[in-house]
Amino acid sequence: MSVKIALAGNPNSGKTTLFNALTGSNQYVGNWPGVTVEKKEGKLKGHKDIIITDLPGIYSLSPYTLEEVVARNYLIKEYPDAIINIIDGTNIERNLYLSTQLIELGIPVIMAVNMMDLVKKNGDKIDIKNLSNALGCEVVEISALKGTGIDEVKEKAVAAAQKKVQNKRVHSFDQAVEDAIDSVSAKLTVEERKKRFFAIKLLEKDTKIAEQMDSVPDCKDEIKALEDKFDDDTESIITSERYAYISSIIGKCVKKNAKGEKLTTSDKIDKIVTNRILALPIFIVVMWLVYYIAMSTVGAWCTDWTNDNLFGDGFHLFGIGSKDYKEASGDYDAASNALDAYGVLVTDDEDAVDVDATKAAIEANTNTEASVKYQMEDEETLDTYDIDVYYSEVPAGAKKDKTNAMSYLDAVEYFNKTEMAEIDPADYGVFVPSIPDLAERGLDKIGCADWLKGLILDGIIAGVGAVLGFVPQMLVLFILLAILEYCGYMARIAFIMDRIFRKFGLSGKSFIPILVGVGCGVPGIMASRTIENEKDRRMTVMTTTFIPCGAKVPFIAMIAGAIFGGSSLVATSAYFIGIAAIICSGIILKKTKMFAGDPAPFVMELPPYHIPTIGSVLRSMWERGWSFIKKAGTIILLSTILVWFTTYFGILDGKFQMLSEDQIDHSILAKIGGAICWIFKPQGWGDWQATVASITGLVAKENIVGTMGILYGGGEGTVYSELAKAFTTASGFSFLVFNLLCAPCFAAMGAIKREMNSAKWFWFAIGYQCGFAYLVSLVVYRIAGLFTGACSFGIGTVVAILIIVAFFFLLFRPDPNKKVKTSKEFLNA
Ligand SMILES: Nc1nc2c(ncn2[C@@H]2O[C@H](COP(=O)(O)OP(=O)(O)OP(=O)(O)O)[C@@H](O)[C@H]2O)c(=O)[nH]1
Ligand SMILES: [Mg+2]
Repeated sequence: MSVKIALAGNPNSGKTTLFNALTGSNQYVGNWPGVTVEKKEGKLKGHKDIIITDLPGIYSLSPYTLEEVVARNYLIKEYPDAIINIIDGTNIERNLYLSTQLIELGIPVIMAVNMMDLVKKNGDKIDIKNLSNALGCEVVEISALKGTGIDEVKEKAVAAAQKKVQNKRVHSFDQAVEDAIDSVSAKLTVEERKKRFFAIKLLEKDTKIAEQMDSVPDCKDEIKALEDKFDDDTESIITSERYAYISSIIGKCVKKNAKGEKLTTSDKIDKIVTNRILALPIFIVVMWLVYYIAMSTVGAWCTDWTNDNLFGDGFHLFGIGSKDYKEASGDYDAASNALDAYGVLVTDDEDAVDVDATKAAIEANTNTEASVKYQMEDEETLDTYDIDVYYSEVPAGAKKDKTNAMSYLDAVEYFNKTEMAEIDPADYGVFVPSIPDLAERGLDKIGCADWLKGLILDGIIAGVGAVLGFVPQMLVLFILLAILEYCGYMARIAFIMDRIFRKFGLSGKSFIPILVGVGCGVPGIMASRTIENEKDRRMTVMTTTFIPCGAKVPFIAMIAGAIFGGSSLVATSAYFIGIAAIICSGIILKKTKMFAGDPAPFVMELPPYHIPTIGSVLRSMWERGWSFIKKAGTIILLSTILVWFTTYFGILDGKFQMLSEDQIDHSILAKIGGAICWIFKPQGWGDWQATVASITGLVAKENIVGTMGILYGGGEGTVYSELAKAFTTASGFSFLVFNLLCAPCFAAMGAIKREMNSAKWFWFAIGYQCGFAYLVSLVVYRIAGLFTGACSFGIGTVVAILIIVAFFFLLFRPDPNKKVKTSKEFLNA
């Protein structure tokens, strides 16, 4: 039979760190209390038959919260063969309270005094021998982080577990209490060694313990006798006896450095960092830095590089040759723009330059206008703008971004010299082709069928690649977050923001996910892990993706450009709408039964600051990053295949077949879009193209632009002019609001599913997001349309007004679950 050893101790004392060291596993460690919320088992390194269990941190064996119940139940139900009691050496006095109770359990206890590196640094001294005598158990000094003393604690614990040697009982309560314990013990039917613990718990009137016992003896008389004698209730009597015992131990065993009376470094840092006035500005600067590094600089470089090169056009190894290549392809583009602007460029079916026909056109050309306008298209937003192309010479003062780099005559010369030979990047330096290019070449070589090629290139690589492209950015973000976590600042952020967030029903810890969500919703949702309160966590998971993430920016820009003349107010308003949606949802949801209830007090001890170790930061980054790649990857893979299939297959001429890009309106997706687009009629944009764009947006929000590009691009004008025809300002904004607030992309939905860990909650979250988006976009269209003349007063307007009234009612009604206390009240209580 295997031997079980449990790790028990106060929150943030280093249990998981020791667990990882003992078992070689990779459980999550963080510098704030309450990281571990479930018990975790692992095998002791080198001993297959010894099972170590990491428990959530507890302050005592009288549990209040769910994870404390988990820990206590494990100890009294599973009865491990030994307990390693980890105590934080820098905070012995408080930690010993639990120790005095663990020793009563009747399980061999080995005490590991952790954080000895810090204790020594502070200059404090702990007399291990005395401590061991005073407690009646073996005591070992360790540093779980630095790895000292771990072997010793391991050996002692294994020996104790195998021999099942009981601790000597050295502590006795007041004689009257001991008599009561004896008297209750005598009535108990449990095993001999467990009797003392159960007797004390019964005397303390612990109802949860009584519920777990087969038969509960009557001990009213003992309790009454004690309460009469001490004129206090039994629980307080026993607690104060424990404290007296602990102070006697501390006096004998712990020598604080005289300097210790002064403020510690952590206290000094906190004086500034959590200062009433400075806290917020410091926080903003820190978060701005995190965001700046992860999203705009390092992270964005990495992600852009991955998207543009690895999944885009390939790259030159070490950048050698890339400058020459850029110059050459710049010349090529400028030449073809100039020729096209003067109407002499002729291309064949495959968009390659037809040399002979172009030559003839140049000779026949009579257009010698000094300059002409030429329309360009922005790659990302599909916005169009004009540039000037000059006939003979580009004037010296011409604006670079508004002028073609080559004049018509120069372009003709270029054409005659090169015959417009395509520029091949492989001719410059060492060129590494992109993954799609490589795959395409490989597939061509083996003569792969067209449909399979399409599936692999347009479906799998394009879809999964788009998501994997985010990985570098996320890894950078995870490193920074891990550093903030390990050093202890995260705990302070939650503390600082709690006062503000509590006003609308979210915990201070909800702020971090929202902030992260501006970059990408997936790490944002995952950052909600740091919220221990389950209801707050669920609500945060549900609302975090209301904020415009990086992938939503292109389609917001597209709507702004095509329908609102490029007004920057549109993009700004998207952020405000996102934040407002989070706040309003917070207020409304908190008043429902599902999210109310527990007062969810913000009780958190601020842990001392630590300098994070590189290993632990990298480990945490990799653990989160990898789980994203793995889980989101599977969901994305399936969904991209599905979307690809429904986009490129359909019934044409009575036959089910693969379609080319200009036949997409016969695709299955178009049929589905056509069948359900009535849903969005009230929103004013119920055509199948917009509906389909919203659906493909579920795969990745970047898809919206691409899909609109294909579906609105077929007509006479540009995509922008077609969009301007298809949407009014009211319906355009309604479309924007819907796609901003509705269910996020599949990757983020995958993250929601995982964090919710329940199908019911997952669907509730998705339903809430979509429903909320639907109602808000309806109101936007009906009300805005009334003012702009896009729609007239009618049933829709009445419905919109009813929605607004209901919304304000939900927002401002008194909270029906009045029991909710503020954290202050809770602490005072
Ligand atoms: N300096 C120092 N820091 C340590 C040591 N052991 C753990 N830590 C740090 O203490 C913090 C808490 O460690 P965890 O292992 O997560 O603590 P825990 O007891 O599992 O905490 P909960 O799961 O919240 O109950 C982390 O920042 C660790 O890096 C140590 O020996 N020395
Ligand atoms: Mg832990």
